[in-house]
Amino acid sequence: MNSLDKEVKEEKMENHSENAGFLSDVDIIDNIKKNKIVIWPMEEKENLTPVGYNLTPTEFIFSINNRLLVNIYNNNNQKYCYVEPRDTVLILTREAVWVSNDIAGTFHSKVGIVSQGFGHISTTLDPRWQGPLLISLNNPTNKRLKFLIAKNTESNNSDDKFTFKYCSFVTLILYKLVTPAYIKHDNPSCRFDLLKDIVKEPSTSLMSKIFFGKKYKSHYNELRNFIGNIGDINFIKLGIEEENGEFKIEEFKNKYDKFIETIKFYTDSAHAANREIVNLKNLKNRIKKCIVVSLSFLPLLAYSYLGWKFGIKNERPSTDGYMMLIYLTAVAPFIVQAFTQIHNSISRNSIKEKGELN
Ligand SMILES: Nc1ccn([C@H]2C[C@H](O)[C@@H](COP(=O)(O)OP(=O)(O)OP(=O)(O)O)O2)c(=O)n1
Repeated sequence: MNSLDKEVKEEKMENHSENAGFLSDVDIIDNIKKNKIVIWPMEEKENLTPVGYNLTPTEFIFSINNRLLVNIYNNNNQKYCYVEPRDTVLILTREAVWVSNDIAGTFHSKVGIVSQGFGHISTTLDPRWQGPLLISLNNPTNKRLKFLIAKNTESNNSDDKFTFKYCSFVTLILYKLVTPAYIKHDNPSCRFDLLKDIVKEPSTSLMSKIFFGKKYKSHYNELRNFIGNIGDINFIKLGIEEENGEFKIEEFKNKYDKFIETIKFYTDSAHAANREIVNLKNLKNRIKKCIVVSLSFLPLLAYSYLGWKFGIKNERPSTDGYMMLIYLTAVAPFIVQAFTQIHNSISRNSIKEKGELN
């Protein structure tokens, strides 16, 4: 008999089959009252749905392709960012969630998000999970997509003309299990275990190493440290222990009350390190562009020189010289096309990186 069978037999675990299944809004509230679920902060009116709870983003939005936090824009009463074509971003949620060992969940896309072109979300929430979530969202299209973080809405309250509302982007569906789970998950809150590995310095070209090697490295280290620091904060790293089978809900809420403030503090610093990296990348692209433009003048100079040497300069131009010019004229479109390709690819990179900065 394995340990799972033994435990189930020994403890004669209560069978929940009658109540097992999808939790409706009513069931979620009921389970919150019974101390089986905590969603914190909870905005019942805005985010509780008939079959789940909508989660909202923090400004900690990390691009996998660039290995940088994405730039956050704040105008027209909106706070938003862009997800570049074929990039995936990891978004930390504002809400911290705790569920007991007989509740599990799944994360699903919102139609409003996927119909803009974003890819589907489909991951799981283990029983006994505690903490915010790190949701990945990808852009499989070939155009950059706007991701709305929050917006100002007109308030009914006359003292406060506008209220700031976070825009939800993923739905958490909760389920009551037939039998409480036995196996304990081993994942730390916020999944900083995964993030630390992702924020590695990307491989750089020889030119970058020569011109920017140290600076580039130090900014990436700075960014990695910020992310490491958030993950190392004890209050995030250490979960709240149960006492006599009871989860300390007030302690959990107090802990995560401070969480958004802490994230904001570190995220602002990380954004500053981020901007330094993007500035360096843009400078690198400008240098590359200058080199390509200078190089593209070389064939033109060679062509003019040959024309002058074998043609204009001679009273009796040589047939070889003419042949060479005809040959060069024939291959010229291919040379132009090759340079245009290189030029376009560099321009594309710099436009993309400019986008992160503006
Ligand atoms: N988008 C998601 C989905 C889940 N989780 C949290 C809640 C889950 O309980 C926990 C584990 O999720 P996984 O499915 O990734 O767990 P595994 O242990 O199977 O995989 P791994 O640890 O290798 O990632 O991570 C999260 O932060 N963000």
